[in-house]
Amino acid sequence: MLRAVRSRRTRVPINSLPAQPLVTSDVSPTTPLPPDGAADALARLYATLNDEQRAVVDAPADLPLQVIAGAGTGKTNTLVHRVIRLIERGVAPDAIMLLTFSRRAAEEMRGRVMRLLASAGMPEIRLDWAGTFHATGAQLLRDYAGVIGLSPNFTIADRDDSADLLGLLRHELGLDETAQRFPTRQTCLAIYSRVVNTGAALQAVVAEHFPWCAGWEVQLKRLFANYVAAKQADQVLDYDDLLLIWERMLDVPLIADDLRARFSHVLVDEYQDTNRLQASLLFAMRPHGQGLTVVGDDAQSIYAFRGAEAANMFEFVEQCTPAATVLTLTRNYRSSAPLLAASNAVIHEAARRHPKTLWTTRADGEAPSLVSLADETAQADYVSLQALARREGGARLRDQAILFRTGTHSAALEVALGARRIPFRKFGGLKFLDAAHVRDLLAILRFAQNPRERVAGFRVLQLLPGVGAATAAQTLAAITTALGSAVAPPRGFRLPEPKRALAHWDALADLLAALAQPVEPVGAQVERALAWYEPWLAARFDDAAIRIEDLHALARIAHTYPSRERFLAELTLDPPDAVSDQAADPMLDDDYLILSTIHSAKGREWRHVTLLNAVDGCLPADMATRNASELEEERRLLYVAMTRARETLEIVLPLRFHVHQQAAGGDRHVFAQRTRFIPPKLLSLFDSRAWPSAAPSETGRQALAALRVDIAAKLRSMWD
Ligand SMILES: Nc1ncnc2c1ncn2[C@@H]1O[C@H](COP(=O)(O)OP(=O)(O)OP(=O)(O)O)[C@@H](O)[C@H]1O
Repeated sequence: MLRAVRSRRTRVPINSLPAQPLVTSDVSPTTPLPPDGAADALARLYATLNDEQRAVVDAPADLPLQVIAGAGTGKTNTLVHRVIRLIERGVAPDAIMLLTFSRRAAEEMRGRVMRLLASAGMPEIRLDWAGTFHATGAQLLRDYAGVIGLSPNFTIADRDDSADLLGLLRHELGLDETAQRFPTRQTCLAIYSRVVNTGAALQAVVAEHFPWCAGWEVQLKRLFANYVAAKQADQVLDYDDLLLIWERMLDVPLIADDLRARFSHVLVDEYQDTNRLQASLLFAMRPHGQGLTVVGDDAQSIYAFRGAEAANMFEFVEQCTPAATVLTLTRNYRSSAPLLAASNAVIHEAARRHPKTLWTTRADGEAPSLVSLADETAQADYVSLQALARREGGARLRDQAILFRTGTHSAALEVALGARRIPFRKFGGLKFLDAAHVRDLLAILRFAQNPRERVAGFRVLQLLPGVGAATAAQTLAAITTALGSAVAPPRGFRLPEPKRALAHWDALADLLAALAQPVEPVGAQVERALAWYEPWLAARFDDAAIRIEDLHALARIAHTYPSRERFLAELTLDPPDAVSDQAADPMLDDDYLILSTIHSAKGREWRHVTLLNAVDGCLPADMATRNASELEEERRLLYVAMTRARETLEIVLPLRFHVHQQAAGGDRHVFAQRTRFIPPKLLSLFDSRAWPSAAPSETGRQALAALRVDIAAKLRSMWD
């Protein structure tokens, strides 16, 4: 059986496998039926769903199903109950694959399924196959590594690592010395990734999305060929490989049969943000869409710039045989009626969409406001004062989110918040894992796991005093030679000494040897690496004391993972935005305002939401107005932002923008227009006002002159 092959982790040529389709599951394909009493408890849980949600839960499990789930209509809840229903019907939890957009969503759904089943008295289950596409791909590839000739110790390169490798190869090919400027390594990666994810030809991708790179196609092709070869030699996979190799595995009939037998049901959340490759993977996993459920909202598709295909949502039904059933969720539980009316009106202007109008029984609430003010400085003042006022009114800071189209839009606000000592956390800006010290520590673990990985190796070796790029390169070459064809460093393996004796070398070699085949859990491994790294940290950074806290947080996160492979894969694929993302930590329950890009706000909700810079040029962004489909995506971004609010929504319009790049003290500015996505005919759904409000009227002044208030009596009455 393949499972046996997998667990031995030895390579078996594909043609030596038995000819019969393989059934891998060594667990019973079904779980025991619910014990007495559990059925009643499950029925009570089911009764909390509305009719539309129940229709989704009850739809035939083996037939293709598409759910069009409007914003705030409870798709998480509904998917969770559909999973529970499958388990209740006897499907084994490890035959269910649940694919989500973020690790946070996967964890939430997994946790909810387990908690609800436990509360119904069902035996404890694990939902091991709930994760993002990429994390699930990594998990599968490790399972089948032996079969497909991949080292089970492969490491995953994140986008920065991949760009670094392309940079290295670009240099080796002499492309950085050309008379005309060759595309940067980030652009090269973006081109490569788009080709791989969309299945389009290189020529077409360059012409349509990177026209300034036209003429370089031949060189780019050579660069990409070298990139693929280098990754294979280093046993490194990039994000795209995780999906590509998964797809190629499905071309091998024996593996495809095995995968299809293992996973009888695949459920996909946020289908509107999947790309071509992901859609074709799903149909390869579940041919004709049998046992496939996809949930999404075309109105919230905001990732086309990364190759997502909103068209997947429109084409799903015909791609299935029999054609998929389509069910819609329209009852919104999140927002008050006036907020929903305005959001509905904004999205109704969209060119192409699945028809649906969201409704709510929450008739209360204020209309969203459009607040005009002078400029970004005024905006920063207004927003910080409002946050404080709401806090005075009883709302915690973390019930309030300030959203913006691009990370830089919050710059003035961040300064204003700092000056007023209002704590905030920013999501979608600098990520936790982008921090140099966190990358250093993770590089140690990755290098220990896969000593062929040059990008991680480069980073680690250069931590040692006196080691520069040249010495690091020599050392890495020596390591690769010494490893020969071994897939992992054998027990007792020590890295070869670099030619020149290095101070501190032995301590690093000992650490890597200990981590190469560890006996301790991954949390302890992080602590061991940290003990070695701490002195270098102190030498490298002035603010080492703060950074060390991040690394302790990293160790705490590591303690929650069953293996190092899983820890490294998931953190590389879907890093937490900030340490505070690990909300379980009671040490971190202080109050702070949320600042977030709209993209990072996806799937979340807050009582009070403020949207900054709702003007043309910012939303839609300047760079996204080249064609109709880009503009439509910008409209959906506004819709996503608006539908995050539960109670109040403020949309702020600074009227003047300072022009950047002018001499110090320059006062050139441009006047901005309200975003085109709120045209005059929609204004009646908003409460428009200016800040500061206009000067008081003559009548108001006269009333004030006649007014006499006994403040002293009011103060005394406080103690009556
Ligand atoms: N049947 C229900 N009864 C009461 N509340 C519900 C029900 N279903 C969902 N909710 C609530 O509705 C809110 C929105 O749910 P959820 O976050 O799952 O929405 P969503 O469909 O994922 O939204 P979006 O796509 O906008 O992120 C949550 O606060 C959830 O608790």
